[in-house]
Amino acid sequence: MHDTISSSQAPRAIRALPEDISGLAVFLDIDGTLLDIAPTPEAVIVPPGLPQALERLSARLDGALALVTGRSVETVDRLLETAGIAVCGLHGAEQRDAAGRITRPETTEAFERARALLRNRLALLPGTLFEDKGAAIAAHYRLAPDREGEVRALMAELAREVGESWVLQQGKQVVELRPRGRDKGAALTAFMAVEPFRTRRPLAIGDDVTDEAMFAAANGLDGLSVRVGDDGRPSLARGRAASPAAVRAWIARVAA
Ligand SMILES: O=P(O)(O)OC[C@H]1O[C@H](O[C@H]2O[C@H](CO)[C@@H](O)[C@H](O)[C@H]2O)[C@H](O)[C@@H](O)[C@@H]1O
Ligand SMILES: [Mg+2]
Repeated sequence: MHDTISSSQAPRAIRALPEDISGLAVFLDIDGTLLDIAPTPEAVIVPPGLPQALERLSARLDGALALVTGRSVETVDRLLETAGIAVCGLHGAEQRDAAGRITRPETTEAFERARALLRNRLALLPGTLFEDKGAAIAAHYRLAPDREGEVRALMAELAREVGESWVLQQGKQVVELRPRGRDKGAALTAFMAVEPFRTRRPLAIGDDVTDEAMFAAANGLDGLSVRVGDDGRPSLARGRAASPAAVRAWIARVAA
């Protein structure tokens, strides 16, 4: 049976991040998990040494490390320079395996119209921000929280126009249109079906609504799931980590 989220349901076991990572396959979200949340997507700070620590963690896990994010694979490569690590982008829709093979969803004319429309409409809403991620588009309102209603209404309108192949994704002061059909849970499950992940136990670490699918998938494979931060929202994650800084400190410890 699949896990479901209920505010009255406590996680089955509260655990911290495990100090023994032998036999684990690790799935890491990026924004709010590896990196601190910043005012804009481009303003994130990658602490010195983090890419090298991720490479060491991957080596410790015999390659069974994947970054599973809402960002595009291209952006992850630019930010983290971790070409040797498997990446799944656009909340599960876009993938680059550790061998460098990239799978990208195609767009449609309707989606291209929506992209142009969103770019133009957000330019008229001061403080909002358009993010172009290829087969996904995002409308940010972190710098203009009073625009949330307008942004949500606009994205709902675009979702109707692009049709069934895209779905709305809520996030931290962002609304996105991402390809339907593959979420972060499906991404984790696909990784776990192949080497070097296959014989290991998954550990999913994330902070946001989009990570719940990954937590459910990890839990369903008798794995571990850890939620970073706590905004009071119910979560399927069975463990907690205080902050991205705590996650980075854990990586530095277990990868040493
Ligand atoms: O799945 P993730 O790796 O957590 O990515 C989720 C989204 O993260 C980014 O937006 C969020 O982080 C920004 C930088 O801290 C912040 O300014 C924004 O308000 C957050 O929503 C990213 O821009 C999105 O594309 C990702 O989907
Ligand atoms: Mg996140």
